[in-house]
Amino acid sequence: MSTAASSIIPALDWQDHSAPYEDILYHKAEGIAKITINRPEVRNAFRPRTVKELRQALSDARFDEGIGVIILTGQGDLAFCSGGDQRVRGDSGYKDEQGVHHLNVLDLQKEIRSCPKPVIAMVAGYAIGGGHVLHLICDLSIAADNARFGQTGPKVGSFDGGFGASYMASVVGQKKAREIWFLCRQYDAREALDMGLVNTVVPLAQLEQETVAWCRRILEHSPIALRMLKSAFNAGVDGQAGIQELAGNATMLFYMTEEGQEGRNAYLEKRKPDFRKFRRQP
Ligand SMILES: CC(C)(COP(=O)(O)OP(=O)(O)OC[C@H]1O[C@@H](n2cnc3c(N)ncnc32)[C@H](O)[C@@H]1OP(=O)(O)O)[C@@H](O)C(=O)NCCC(=O)NCCSC(=O)CCC(=O)c1ccccc1C(=O)O
Repeated sequence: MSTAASSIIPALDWQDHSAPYEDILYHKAEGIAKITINRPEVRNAFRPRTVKELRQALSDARFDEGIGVIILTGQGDLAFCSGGDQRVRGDSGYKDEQGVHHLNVLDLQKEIRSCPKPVIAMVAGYAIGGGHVLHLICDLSIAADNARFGQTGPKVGSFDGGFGASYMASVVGQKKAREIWFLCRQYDAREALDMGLVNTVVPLAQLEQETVAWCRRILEHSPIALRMLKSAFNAGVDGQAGIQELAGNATMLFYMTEEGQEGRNAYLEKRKPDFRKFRRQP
């Protein structure tokens, strides 16, 4: 397992849950899960195994009732993530150990968006290519002052026409999104802040402390309100899938009411449901 020295001051006494993983680190503390891409020798580029493990950890954090907010980050000071590992790029995707070609980062993107808990990108160093898209689709991005952002797709024969294009345009505007993709320039943390790509910029050493402070603030708030807001923000951009997510939350809330439960109880008790006792809200 690779690790890189970091000047980022740890903010919590993290419990280590990394044992089953090879490409990532996974920690939990005080209701916060931290998922770290741990391939600093390639600037935290992802291969299919990395994405598989990220999806497993994200799912664990989602289903852990003790977790209210999730941090996604990269190991070390130099990179959040440099996108797909070009060394294992085959002719139709990224090759796994069995030789199967994947674009499984697209599944991870969808899972971050549909995760009912806030996901925060904690970005030190480069967030480039598919790594830039990963920070983009997180709910919030906290950047260190050494962070650098950009897409490289048209330079390396790739593009993300999904969230990487449409959601980016909704964040930074159509003109800026086209500039980012067409010119493949890099932007420093201040430029990223100015165009609304990140929420705040802090000195590198304070990156985790600031991120944890944002997490703690979020943890004080109503989980259902946060869940509803996340799906409401997604709904406008994500089409039918976004509406499904928002509607799913409405159904969950309905199941939690006496009125919803009357239907289930009547069925199980083999009687007619009595919905007359419930108020008809104006
Ligand atoms: C990130 C850099 C700007 C960092 O530069 P620097 O600090 O000078 O370090 P280097 O010396 O360049 O790199 C150190 C070391 O790491 C290796 N490395 C870095 N990035 C990668 C990578 N992505 N893959 C493989 N290896 C990498 C580098 O070769 C060095 O190793 P040595 O052995 O020492 O030579 C700079 O490194 C850089 O520009 N990297 C490449 C960025 C890039 O082009 N990434 C790929 C973009 S395409 C992509 O991510 C596709 C993603 C995807 O799966 C997808 C699929 C379907 C739809 C959409 C997408 C999507 O785009 O998301």
